[in-house]
Amino acid sequence: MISFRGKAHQFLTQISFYRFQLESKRLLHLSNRLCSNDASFRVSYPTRAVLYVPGSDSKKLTKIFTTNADCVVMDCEDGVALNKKAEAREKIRNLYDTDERVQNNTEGKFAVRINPAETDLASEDIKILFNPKSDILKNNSINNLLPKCIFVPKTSTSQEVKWLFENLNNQLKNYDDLIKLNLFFYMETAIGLINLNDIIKTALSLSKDKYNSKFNLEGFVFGSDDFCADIEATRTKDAFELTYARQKLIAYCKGYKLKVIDMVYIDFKDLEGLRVQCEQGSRMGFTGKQVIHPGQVDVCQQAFTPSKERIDWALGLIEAFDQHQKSGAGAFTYKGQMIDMPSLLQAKNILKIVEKVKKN
Ligand SMILES: CC(=O)SCCNC(=O)CCNC(=O)[C@H](O)C(C)(C)COP(=O)(O)OP(=O)(O)OC[C@H]1O[C@@H](n2cnc3c(N)ncnc32)[C@H](O)[C@@H]1OP(=O)(O)O
Ligand SMILES: O=CC(=O)O
Ligand SMILES: [Mg+2]
Repeated sequence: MISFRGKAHQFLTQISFYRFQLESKRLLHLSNRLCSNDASFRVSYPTRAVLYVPGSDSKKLTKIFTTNADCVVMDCEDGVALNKKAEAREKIRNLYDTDERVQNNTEGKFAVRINPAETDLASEDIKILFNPKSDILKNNSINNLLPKCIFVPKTSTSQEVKWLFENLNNQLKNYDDLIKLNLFFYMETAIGLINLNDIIKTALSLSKDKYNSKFNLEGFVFGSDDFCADIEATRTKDAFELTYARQKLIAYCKGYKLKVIDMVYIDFKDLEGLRVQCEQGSRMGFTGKQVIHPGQVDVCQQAFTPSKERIDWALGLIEAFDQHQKSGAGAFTYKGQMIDMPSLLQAKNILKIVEKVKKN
């Protein structure tokens, strides 16, 4: 039996919930208005949880349709044994040839990871994965039958970028109507970290000037495990040995407006440890994280989605900023803190993520 005090409390909670909903709607409308004219508010698809599925494993491949990971990477590289590489390529190719769910996805949900550029394995990957069967091609658009996004591991020099673009371009030269191929490179060697700026600039300029924007550099992935092996570090739970590499990669990617995907958490049964590392990565500025098991997806997505409190904070701040600008104040106090233009930009970043997630 609920007491009068209890009922009154319930009633007040209900009222404040409705008030919150109304307030949120009003503020969301305001933020849409504020952000819709903003050129920096470009929103692409989300990459909070990027799930690897070994391309040679038929059973796991069936799971790509049941996971709600933002991006599924069908792997031909390190998740596949050397004697199963051919099988992996064939199985992935078969999905693009036959499955409408894979064919109809327009952005990067179903991606592939090829082997490192300048290797025979990568040449073979490109040859098979980007070669739809001719009888299927007769009745289908080429854009439905090719991977829309590829992940390119161990990218250490700009020479590898040139090799990759040349190979892809050769393979695709007969398809004039090809729209665009999104690319993620991996930073996972010490030399790759040293050459990062050169790699990014080469990829951006080659794509634009030589290949007519056919290839779109979407972002980078931090291959922490290979990186640890390369610098001869020992992996620790709090990943302090990777701090410099993670921060450098974030700064370069954000400098060029690219996505940046954080390290794998290989202890896949430890969801609490995963949560801590996801939240750390999210606070550092990563766009998302690699996951290796479907059980990791929810924790990861939650950490890379702004909480209700953060969204409220951002919406309220944007409204307050708008009002203070009109009254001529560039700096003001909001919830006890000094707010000026950088805080507005941070608030808009939060809404950008919300927009991306809504697009999914
Ligand atoms: C450093 C890097 O390069 S990371 C990228 C390369 N590595 C990988 O791709 C590894 C991907 N992950 C895996 O292969 C697996 O998750 C493993 C080997 C770690 C563990 O696999 P399992 O022992 O099968 O795990 P578990 O028994 O908990 O799996 C539960 C279910 O999820 C499925 N599953 C597990 N991992 C995956 C996955 N990555 N993708 C799709 N389904 C999966 C299993 O097939 C199983 O299905 P079932 O319930 O129908 O039998
Ligand atoms: O490819 C991923 C890694 O951690 O290495
Ligand atoms: Mg790796």
